[in-house]
Amino acid sequence: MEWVRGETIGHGTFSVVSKATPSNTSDFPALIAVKSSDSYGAASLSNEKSVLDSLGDCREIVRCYGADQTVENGEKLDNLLLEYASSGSLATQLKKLNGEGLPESVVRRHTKSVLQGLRHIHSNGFAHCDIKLGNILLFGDGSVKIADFGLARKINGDLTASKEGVEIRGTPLYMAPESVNYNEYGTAVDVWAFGCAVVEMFSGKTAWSFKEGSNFMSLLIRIGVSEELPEIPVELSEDGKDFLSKCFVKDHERRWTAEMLLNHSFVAVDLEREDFDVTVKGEKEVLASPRCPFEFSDWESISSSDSQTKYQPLDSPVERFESLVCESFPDWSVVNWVTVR
Ligand SMILES: Nc1ncnc2c1ncn2[C@@H]1O[C@H](COP(=O)(O)OP(=O)(O)OP(=O)(O)O)[C@@H](O)[C@H]1O
Repeated sequence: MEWVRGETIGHGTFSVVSKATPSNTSDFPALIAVKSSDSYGAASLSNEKSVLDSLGDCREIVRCYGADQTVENGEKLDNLLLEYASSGSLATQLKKLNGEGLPESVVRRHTKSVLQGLRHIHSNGFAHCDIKLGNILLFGDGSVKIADFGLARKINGDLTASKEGVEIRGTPLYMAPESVNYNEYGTAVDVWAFGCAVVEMFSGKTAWSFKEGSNFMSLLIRIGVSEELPEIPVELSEDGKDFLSKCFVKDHERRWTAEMLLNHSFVAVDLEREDFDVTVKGEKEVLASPRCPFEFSDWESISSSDSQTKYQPLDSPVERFESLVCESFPDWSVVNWVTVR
């Protein structure tokens, strides 16, 4: 496909996303999104393309029209040509609400759509491994689709555990206990992460509350070792609370699957597509400054397996935590601080 690059609409860890206009609009929409990366992000982009190809068409998954390479300003770029989401991601949408969440009726509708997408991904033998609001795209008609398959992986049975020691795949605030403790990344991690995303959608706040100055290790301990669970908003209906309690089961074998959740009364009803045009509270768009490194919107997703460093396998959570501790004091002001592995 021939296309012309337009304005930039998003930035990821290794990529830039721009609008683009295809030259031949009889076969393609008038506007598409092009996700481009230099050699550092090429592997992630190529993984994304092959996963999207394997998944085929699904209404709740962003469409891929192909891939190509260009040389722009003397730099070689790999490009992924994607369906364009005119309203950006749910994370962008939520930022506009100035700390408030979406109405429960909208949350239910989005929840059902994402679950349908997850069911498709899981039944095709993949785990997304990076479900978060920034990777759920919102379209002009109010529908949502799952995007960003850069960290997705093929699964063997229900779980795959990395044998390469400590691995951080995805965004720490959404990490499931089995990933923190045992490097396990199966379909159940998407359900846990999606529960965290549903909490955020409804409350406008992260599912794990944290105090200013709290650190990465304490979050991992809360997720992996303590009995604590992500906070379920008290204002949510009883149906919603029960739904989330099925996502937040520490033992991944007892956690509900996407298929099971689709039969939960929170979503197993006819949800009409109305009130999707969510009112922005306040005249202007207000983008809150990050309060600390756990501020969800700026957390980047990364796979520690991209690292050159290889670790010895670690058997227990205690050993894993010890291996993450270092003598030097971390500089939390660095945006991609989660690359500490
Ligand atoms: N198809 C699309 N249509 C519209 N906006 C998009 C599209 N794809 C991505 N974006 C925007 O670009 C941002 C970055 O895209 P994406 O998450 O795919 O990049 P990434 O490098 O994989 O990011 P991450 O660091 O979160 O893994 C998204 O949060 C979204 O705002």
